[in-house]
Parts: sequence; C-alpha cells; structure tokens
Amino acid sequence: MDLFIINRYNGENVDEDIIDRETKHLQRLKQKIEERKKSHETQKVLDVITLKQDEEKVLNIENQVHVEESVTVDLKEDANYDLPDEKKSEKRKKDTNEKGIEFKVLGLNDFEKKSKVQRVLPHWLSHPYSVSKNLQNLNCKVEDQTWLHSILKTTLLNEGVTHLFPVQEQVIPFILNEHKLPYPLWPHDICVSAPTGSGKTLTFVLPIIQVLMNQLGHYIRALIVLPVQELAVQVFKVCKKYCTNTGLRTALLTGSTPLQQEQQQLMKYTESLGWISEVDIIVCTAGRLVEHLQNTDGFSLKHLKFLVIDEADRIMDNIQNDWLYHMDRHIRHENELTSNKVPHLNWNSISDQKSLPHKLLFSATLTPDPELLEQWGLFQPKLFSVAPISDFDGGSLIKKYTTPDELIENYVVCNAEEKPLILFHLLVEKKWDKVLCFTNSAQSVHRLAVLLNEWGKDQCLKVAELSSALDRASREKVLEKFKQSEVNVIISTDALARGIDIPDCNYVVSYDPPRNIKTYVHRVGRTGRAGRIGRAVTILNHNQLNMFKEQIQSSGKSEINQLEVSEESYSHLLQSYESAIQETKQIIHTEINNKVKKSIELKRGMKKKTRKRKHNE
Ligand SMILES: Nc1ncnc2c1ncn2[C@@H]1O[C@H](COP(=O)(O)OP(=O)(O)OP(=O)(O)O)[C@@H](O)[C@H]1O
Repeated sequence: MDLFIINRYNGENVDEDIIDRETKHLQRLKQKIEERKKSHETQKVLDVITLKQDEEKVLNIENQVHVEESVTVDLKEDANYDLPDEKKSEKRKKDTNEKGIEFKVLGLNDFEKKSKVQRVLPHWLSHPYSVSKNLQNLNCKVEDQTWLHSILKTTLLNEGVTHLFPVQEQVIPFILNEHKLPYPLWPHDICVSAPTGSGKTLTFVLPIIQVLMNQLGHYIRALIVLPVQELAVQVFKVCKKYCTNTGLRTALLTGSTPLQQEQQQLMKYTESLGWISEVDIIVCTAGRLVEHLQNTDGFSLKHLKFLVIDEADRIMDNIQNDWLYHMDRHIRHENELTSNKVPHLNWNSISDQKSLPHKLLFSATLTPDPELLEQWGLFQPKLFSVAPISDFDGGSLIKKYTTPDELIENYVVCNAEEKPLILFHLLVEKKWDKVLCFTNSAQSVHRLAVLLNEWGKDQCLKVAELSSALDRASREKVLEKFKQSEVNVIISTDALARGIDIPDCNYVVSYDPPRNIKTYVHRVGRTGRAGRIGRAVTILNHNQLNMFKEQIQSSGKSEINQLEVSEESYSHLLQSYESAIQETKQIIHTEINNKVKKSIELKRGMKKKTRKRKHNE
C-alpha cells in the first residue's frame, strides 16, 4: 500500500542522486526551450511568406486603380508640394487612410492637441440688471415712493435721506415684489455688486423691515451675516435705527460680549410655550453664529425668511468655523429637507417644500464665478450689477470692479526712503485732513504713527493708530475721535479696509501698496462715499509700479494718473525727519524694554506664587 511515502536515509550517495536528477531536469528544460525557439522561427517565416503574398495581391489591385487615377494623383502631389511638412504628412495620412491601406496606430489621438473648452457664464450672471452709479442726479424722492412704508419714510427723512440711491431704487422694490408672489412661488435669490459707499446697507435693511414689520410674534426671521465685528456693529446700528416704531427687535451676536449674555438676550423659556425668541432680526459674525447654533437652547432658524450675506466674497474667501455647512444643516433639519437646493424645479417640488430663506448677497467686489457662487445654493438667482459682466474671456473670468465716480485716484512713485517725506508733505504742507492711511502690518502701523506724532508735534498733527493690536473698544474710540475731528490721521491695517463707513473721510493714502485689487478697491472706497468727493493716493516704490498697473488693468478699471510730487517740495523736511526718526527709535526702544520688564515681573510673580504654594504644602 502506497499510503505513506517514507524517505529513508541511504547513506552517502543521497547527494549524488539529487545532483543526477537536477542535471537531467535541466537538460530537459533546455531541450524544451530549443524546440520552442525553432517553432517560433518557422512561424515567422510562414508569416512573412503569407504577408508577401497578400501585398502582391494588393499591389496588383492597386496598379489597376493607379493606372486609372495616375493623372489625378500627380496633380494632387503637385498641389501638396507647396504645403508645409506637417500638413503634407497629415494629408498623406488622410489619403492613405481613405484608401484603407495604413493601419490605425492606437493611442495616436493622445498626442493631438485637445481643443479648448469654451466656458460660458450662466445667463443670470452674463445678463445682470444694470444699476447706475450716478449719485449726483438722484430722481427717486423718498416721499413719492408709494411702495415704501410711511414709518420707514419718516425715519429716512429724519436721517436726512431725501432721495434713494440707484441701487436702493432698483433692488428694494424688486425684493418687496418677490415677497408678494402668490403661493407656492418662491422669491428669486439676489446678488448685488455695487461700488463702495453706494448705500448697499439700506438696500437690504429697508425691505427686510418692511416685509417683517406686519407679522405677529417674535421669531428669528432675518439673519444678517458679516465677516468682522466692526461691520456687524455698524450694520446693527443701522438696523436698530430703522426698526424704531416697527415693533421689530434686533440682536447683535459678535463675540464681543459673553455667550451667556447673548443667549439671555436671544431666547426666553416659558412654561407654556417652551423656548421662545426675543428677537426678529439677528446681525452676527459667521463664527459666532455657529456657536449659537451649537450651544444655545431653543435657537431655531425654522422661521427664517431672509438670509443676508454682506461682503459675500470676503466671507467666501474665509469660511469661519465652517459656518455655511452648519447653518445649511440646521435650516434643512428644521425644515425637514434633504438638500438646501431644489432638485427639480417643478410644481410638486416647490409646493411640497417649505420655501428656503430668501438669500441676498452683497459686495463691492462680487466675483462672478459660478463655481464659487454655487456653494450658496441660490434659487433662480438674479444679479444686480453696476459693471456689466462680460462673458468669459479665453476661459478666465474678467473681473470688473468699479469705484465711485466721485473718487479721484492717483499714485506717486518714489524711492523707499522718500515715502515718509512725501506723506508728511501731503499731510502738513498740503494740509490733507481726515486721512486714512493704510500699511500692511500692525508693526508698521505703530512705527509710522509714532514717527508722525513726533514729527508733527509743532504743527498740531494728531495721528492715531488702528490695528488688530487694539481691542474693539479702543478701536471704536479712535473712530469716534476721528469723527469728532480730534484726530487728523488714522494709520491702519486692512482691518478697516472693508465696509467701515467713516462719513467724512477725505483722503485715503496707501503707504504700502495693497496686496491685491480687491483690497485696493475696498481701501480707496473708504472715501468718496455717498456722492461726496474723495481722493485716494497710492505711494509706490519704482519696482512696485508695473505690478500695480497690471492689477488695475486686470480689474478692467480705467488708467490711474500719476501725481507728481517734486523733490524740492519735500527735500527741506529731511533734517526734521532725521531727528524725528531718532526720537521714534528711542520711544520704541523704551516701549520694548518696558514690555520685557513687565513680562519678567510677571514670570517672577508666578514663580513666587508657586514657591509659596509649595512651601505651604
Ligand atoms: N439714499 C441715501 N442718501 C444719502 N445717504 C445715504 C443713502 N443711502 C446710504 N447713505 C449713506 O451712504 C453711506 C454709505 O452707505 P453704505 O455703508 O451702505 O455703503 P456700502 O455700499 O455698503 O459701502 P461698502 O461697500 O463700503 O460697505 C452711509 O453713510 C449711509 O448712511
């Protein structure tokens, strides 16, 4: 029985046996390889023979055809003679392919140039409602507007607003009409791109108040989201002012007050109804909104009718706390929806669903980029724009940003060391008052402010600084002093560049050039607001000039003129400048020393405390 094979030890000759077997096996393998080689060669010979036979057959047929076509072919060859080599080979390839002789090379198409895809803007972006930016000849008298509520008219007149600006005249009635649409029609979402200082704030505040003022009870019905605290405070003040006598309540959520305090102001618990809202309109920063969505009991956006995103492009650039995702999720959950978009626009989809909040997007530099705008999930949007946005140009977007007509823009070119001299010359000798001067960092803000204060002591020049290094209260104080003319110049970082409304700012100086065109538009837009004349000057080093010009050109803005400041006009300031620089160095040096001393004392104090604690233990 062969059930088991037992290998026995057979003494010394085991190794020899194995070697024998291996050599035999090797020989067999070699033989097989040889046989395979031979069979391959014979196959090749056979293939060549059959191929030749086929070719002969084809040639025979061709010859017959060629005899008939010889004359025309000759003519064709002659015509090809003048063509460039590439085209000749292409043509030959085509000819031979037509005759069916040449084989198709697989993968050949991969090397051919792909034709450019022509991108086209969606109709609503390429065909905006055109808005005038002329703030001089206003025809829309507040008193005559029958569509505006009398309470709002009174407040407007009390605030000195006698005529509506073009963007207000066009957009406010549009929003009001959208809210008069019969059930189940939803309002069109809107995007507004209008220059700085053209009155965008009232454009959304007035219709919201008018639509909400007749509704009973307090629910969170409007949410106005802004990118930074200062802007939220500013819009909140406008909202509050225009809510007087309407019964509507407004809340500000920015994080400047403790969360608990804001929660108490927002929601109230009642035995009979549970959590109820105390407010109708919320003005908030995006980050703080998420905190309330996650931590405030009873905070609900179920009744939300309006969602306003001011400075929409800035918010898109920097999505704080992923707020858009959290807010969308909350709204969908509250309304029992699966998506924040309408999947198919038909009768059923809109009549089955509760309408989503009416979205209103505003900015002076709204980029007409469909991919960016897509994330807002806009419903059948409409665009109101001062600059008609042309179609895509060669696949890239044309960004057209406009500045107010009342704004005079210039640039000065100089060497880096001449910059402070030119600035001082403009402030003191040209008597530029109410000036906002931008630099690119908090450090240079401080240095320049100290320098100008030292330098202009005798000329009563009062300079204040404004940057992220200051807390909100101090920043508000600075702005108040500026309004009261207690301060002539504010040196600031770009923290103040967007949206802040300083009504009587006469000049904007960019001491450091802006990093991009959007920043430029918002910086210069702090002056020349609401139809007032304003002037903006950008100081450039020689090597920054080309870049600046390119930026201006790429934005579709008209050319900016150079402001000539001759060397003689500021050369006499050199001596006083040098002594002011020495003073500045001294001041900053002592400031740094004081800071170091303070931190050392703080550390020592901490050490003492821990030593005491240990000793007691
Ligand atoms: N119809 C009007 N008549 C007179 N002044 C107005 C009118 N509408 C708005 N204003 C004033 O114009 C100034 C600028 O308005 P607002 O701040 O709304 O501009 P904006 O378009 O939002 O500017 P930015 O893009 O810089 O934020 C404000 O001081 C505001 O009070």
